[in-house]
Amino acid sequence: MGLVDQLVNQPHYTLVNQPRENDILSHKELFDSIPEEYLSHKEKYENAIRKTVLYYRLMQKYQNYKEGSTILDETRANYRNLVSFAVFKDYPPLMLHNGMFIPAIAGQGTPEQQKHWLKRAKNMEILGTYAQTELGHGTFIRGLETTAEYDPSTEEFVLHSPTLTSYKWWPGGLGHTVNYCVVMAQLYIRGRHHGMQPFLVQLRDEATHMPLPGVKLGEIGAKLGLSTVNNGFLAFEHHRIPRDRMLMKNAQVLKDGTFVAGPSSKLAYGTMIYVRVIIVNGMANLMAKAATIAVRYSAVRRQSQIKPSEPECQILDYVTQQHKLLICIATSLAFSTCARWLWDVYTGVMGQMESGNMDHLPELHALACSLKVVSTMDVSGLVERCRLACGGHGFMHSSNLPYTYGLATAACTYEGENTVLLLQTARSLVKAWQKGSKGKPLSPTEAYLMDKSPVPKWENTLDGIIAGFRRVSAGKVQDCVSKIDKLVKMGTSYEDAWNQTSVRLVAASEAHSRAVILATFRSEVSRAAAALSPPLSRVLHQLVHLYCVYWALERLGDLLLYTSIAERDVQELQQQYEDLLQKIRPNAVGLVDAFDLRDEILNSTLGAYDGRVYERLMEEALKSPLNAEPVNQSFHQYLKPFMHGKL
Ligand SMILES: CCCCCCCCCCCCCC(=O)SCCNC(=O)CCNC(=O)[C@H](O)C(C)(C)COP(=O)(O)OP(=O)(O)OC[C@H]1O[C@@H](n2cnc3c(N)ncnc32)[C@H](O)[C@@H]1OP(=O)(O)O
Ligand SMILES: Cc1cc2nc3c(=O)[nH]c(=O)nc-3n(C[C@H](O)[C@H](O)[C@H](O)COP(=O)(O)OP(=O)(O)OC[C@H]3O[C@@H](n4cnc5c(N)ncnc54)[C@H](O)[C@@H]3O)c2cc1C
Repeated sequence: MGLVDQLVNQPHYTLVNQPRENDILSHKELFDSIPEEYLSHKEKYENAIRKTVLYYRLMQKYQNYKEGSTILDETRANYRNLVSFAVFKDYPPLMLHNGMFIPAIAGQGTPEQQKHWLKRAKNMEILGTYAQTELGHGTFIRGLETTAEYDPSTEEFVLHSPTLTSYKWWPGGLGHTVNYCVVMAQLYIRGRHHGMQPFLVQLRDEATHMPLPGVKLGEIGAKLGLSTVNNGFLAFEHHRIPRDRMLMKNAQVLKDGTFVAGPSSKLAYGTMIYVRVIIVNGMANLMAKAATIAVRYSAVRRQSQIKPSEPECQILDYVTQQHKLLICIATSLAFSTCARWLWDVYTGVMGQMESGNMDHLPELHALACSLKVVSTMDVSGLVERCRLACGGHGFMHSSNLPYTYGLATAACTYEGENTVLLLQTARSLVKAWQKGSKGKPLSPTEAYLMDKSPVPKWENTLDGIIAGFRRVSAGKVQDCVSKIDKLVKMGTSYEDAWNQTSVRLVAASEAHSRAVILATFRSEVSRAAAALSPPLSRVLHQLVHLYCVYWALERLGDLLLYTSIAERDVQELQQQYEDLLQKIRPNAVGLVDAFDLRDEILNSTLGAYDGRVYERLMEEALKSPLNAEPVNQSFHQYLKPFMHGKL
């Protein structure tokens, strides 16, 4: 059982690094004979579709996730996500089908709609995506321009894209892959606006795959990464759909055009919360992948000598290399632990909402925003650090680190741009501060804000560091509230005061997120450690310790401002950090092995279990189409005449 599985007590899947028969990765047809980086844009897509079909059929066989299975199952999504790394260096064109289309129907559809559409979607008789963002608006969804006007005479909605900026833009798979999608559009009934609502819309003919009349579709073009996701654009020209295609679990439109509002207009945003929660675990997986590649490579690679008399050492023996990489191992565990915890919070709140209790939705929203942001921000930075830590070979696509960076950095933007989401959490923190100041109770993850005890003496312990981060967060929130109040008293509007304070608000929000992550990682590992062997428990605690000390050192300026930390404490922390690097170093390779990622999943010349780095680099180089012939025709056409002065 892998380290992560033990820690979070998840069922174990057959991903261990040994060849197996009869599992999905034993199907050689899933893999490319020519690495996908050598294909053209069109070939990449077509090849991705070839593999997609096979991959999902096999998934159905091995995971049995047809009708009846709970698709909103985080463990299942995690497994799918990991296996897809083996088949697609970028994500698959149907990423959004399971990632958002099915969750949107499950979360927004009535029981009848779910019965009909979920069955078809899970069996993959129809393929879908989630179309919300437009050319002109991604963040400000109240500003979306696509309209859905109800026509009571025919009991239909008329979908329309009135401007160029109203074109849907970005949805994964929309270009040429899906034939249905959930469209978020502004609902109008007899000229009256009823907010943004979800509609299940058929886009293409089920037999010919031609776009339906009134539907304009295409692909948005080449991107930094995710090149096989087939992100697309979509516009409607007065396109009619039946009334029962509005997903009506929350708000409803009756036949005569009566609008029945749901318990909260924010329920239409529910699919985004689900995906933000799922992303945290996705980031832990990406981090585990990059850390495994970089740590294994650093154990194989020898460069320079520490002492002149000695042979060249493994680069992992350089303390600077340990500083770059051991935090990556700890970060993956921190986010997989927090993801599991957040998933439990999510399912708990969803359960309460089913019985009409919406009290904890704001806290869930604030947590999902902040954990999505910090996980994507840290992992994209650390994946890039892993790439740099592999020197020149990390720059090769065959290392799989550039692709992995693309996957991580995309998540800083999608599902809510990171600054914008931090400001959502800040909004919650400022409200909590105002509420708490009036003596009202706060939600569990924000209650520490009201700790009015005097600043205690700094302690260089885990408890001390976590308490310090809470002080930083509370101090920053208080500063923000004071600045906003001051500006408002001077006559500035609240909104302008908010904008003028927003650099601090983002910092306060990040500080709060760090406090939550440190505390959760620490407490969840302590809870799980009781059931683990003493050596495993010890090494996990070392990783928690490393993680907390690393972030304390990273945020020294804040700690100096808001806590009683002194120069001597900082020196001691630095020493603790260096001691931890030394203690963890002998287990570094064992720890990444314990992530349990098979070679196929790593998909990397540098990270394979057998350490044959140089042989694999050469084997991959020989796959370059340029190496198929000793002399390229361009020599005769250009170079030779050029060198002979004839060109
Ligand atoms: C590694 C990957 C793994 C695999 C992943 C799976 C595959 C999937 C891949 C995915 C690929 C990518 C796919 C994609 O990218 S799909 C497109 C995703 N798009 C976005 O995420 C758009 C981001 N924008 C927004 O979410 C909203 O417009 C925001 C939030 C910015 C403002 O909105 P708005 O202007 O309307 O609101 P307000 O600021 O006036 O605030 C008003 C009130 O509402 C509350 N509020 C706001 N939001 C929520 C909420 N959600 N639940 C509950 N409450 C919420 C808020 O706290 C406030 O409360 P109060 O203070 O008044 O009490
Ligand atoms: C790879 C990828 C896949 C995607 N897939 C999908 C999909 O499947 N379906 C879908 O519907 N969408 C999808 N999207 C769109 C994605 O959700 C949006 O790009 C995202 O929500 C950000 O919106 P935006 O692009 O309009 O950025 P903008 O909002 O224009 O952001 C630009 C800048 O403005 C700043 N800004 C904007 N508003 C504020 C504010 N209120 N306060 C402070 N700063 C602000 C931002 O911080 C940022 O720096 C995808 C995007 C990417 C990159």
